[in-house]
Amino acid sequence: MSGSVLGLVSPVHAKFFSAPSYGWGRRRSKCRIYSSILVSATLVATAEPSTYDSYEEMVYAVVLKQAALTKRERISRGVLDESVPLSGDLLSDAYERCGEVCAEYAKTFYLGTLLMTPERRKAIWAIYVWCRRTDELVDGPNASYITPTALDRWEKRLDDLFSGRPYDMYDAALSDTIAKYPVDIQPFKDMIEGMRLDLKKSRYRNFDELYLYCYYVAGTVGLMSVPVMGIAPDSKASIESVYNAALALGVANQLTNILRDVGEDARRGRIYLPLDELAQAGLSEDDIFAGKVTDRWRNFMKGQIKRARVFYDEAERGIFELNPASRWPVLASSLLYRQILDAIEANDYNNFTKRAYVSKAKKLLSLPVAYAKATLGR
Ligand SMILES: CC(C)=CCC/C(C)=C/CC/C(C)=C/CC/C(C)=C/[C@@H]1[C@@H](COP(=O)(O)OP(=O)(O)O)[C@]1(C)CC/C=C(\C)CC/C=C(\C)CCC=C(C)C
Ligand SMILES: [Mn+2]
Repeated sequence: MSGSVLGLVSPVHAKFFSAPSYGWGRRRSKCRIYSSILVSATLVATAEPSTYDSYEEMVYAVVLKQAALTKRERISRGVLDESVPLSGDLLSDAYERCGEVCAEYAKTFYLGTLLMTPERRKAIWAIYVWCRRTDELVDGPNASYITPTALDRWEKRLDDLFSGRPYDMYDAALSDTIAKYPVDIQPFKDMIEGMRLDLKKSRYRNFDELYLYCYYVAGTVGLMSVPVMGIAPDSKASIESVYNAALALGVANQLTNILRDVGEDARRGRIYLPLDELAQAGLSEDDIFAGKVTDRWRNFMKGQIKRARVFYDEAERGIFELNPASRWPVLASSLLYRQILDAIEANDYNNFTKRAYVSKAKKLLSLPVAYAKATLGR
């Protein structure tokens, strides 16, 4: 099975690229040779796309690299050349502030983190804040002033915090986290690359291009989180497959986010949908800007929602390979976020003018459901 949780080096998301109605079929014949290039896998941010048949293959090379790092427990994040300057109460305050930011900006994720062990929760908060600040550079109030040079400066700051030279208290919390957990710098760099892409690109010709974007801005979060969540010591799954599941959860979340925000993005002149699939469904860019819910649109949306659910299913299999203490929170946040897809259906696919919304009651109900699923197994 492609992307099997127990698989060794298997093609990753083949099935996500294949859905009969839109001709998403793809072959990733090169995936098998990746085992031999584990150590020298090119980084996505600097990869030469022509080396690969698709962006999906390129992303998979990063998954393999991250997995190999975990396996060898030697993390290529640079040597800490100074100790993290904050300690004791100041460090506790820094983490607490990170928690407050997470609670303010992302109630769903915050809820998930409350189910984690205190140490892991703090680390995830620090990662969350860095991701949120990175996203705010291109999505926040000052977005129109952000240039590639500003992103270069943000990346330099990232290098510094990974070397134990944080600029502020949020960075200091992350410096502490990366000193405690084997978190690699590459997914962080790739997220910045995603922001660079967002500055210059507002159309995606096919799903492969969209997949790369989803990896950059959300799949990376999965790769950053696994070292903190931890893999169950008795897991029989390959490390690659667990990272692959984490990547799938990020991609699933981002696809959901995109499907929820079609109207909002169109009003900013952006279309995060595969243009070739739109055309095959008989839809044009103008149809997106017109924002009319037609049968063509409903059919197109059904295919997109189906694909997002396949990514969630793939992710959920990997959740059972995480440390038992991490399963419930991750499963809870997965169940919570995937309900946005149900809400889009309940809105009769009107994601142009109606925001898909999950009620508080439904969100709360997901917690015991996730708990039961996490403790009883699949
Ligand atoms: C418990 C848990 C899920 C922890 C992860 C928390 C974390 C570090 C989140 C960071 C999210 C973030 C700020 C990313 C920056 C880019 C971005 C905004 C991406 C979108 C998130 C949704 O946020 P929102 O709805 O607020 O978006 P708007 O900008 O407002 O439109 C994303 C859709 C990405 C979210 C991706 C994840 C949370 C990845 C989850 C994967 C794991 C935790 C790995 C789990 C492990 C296995 C094996 C499955
Ligand atoms: Mn955003």
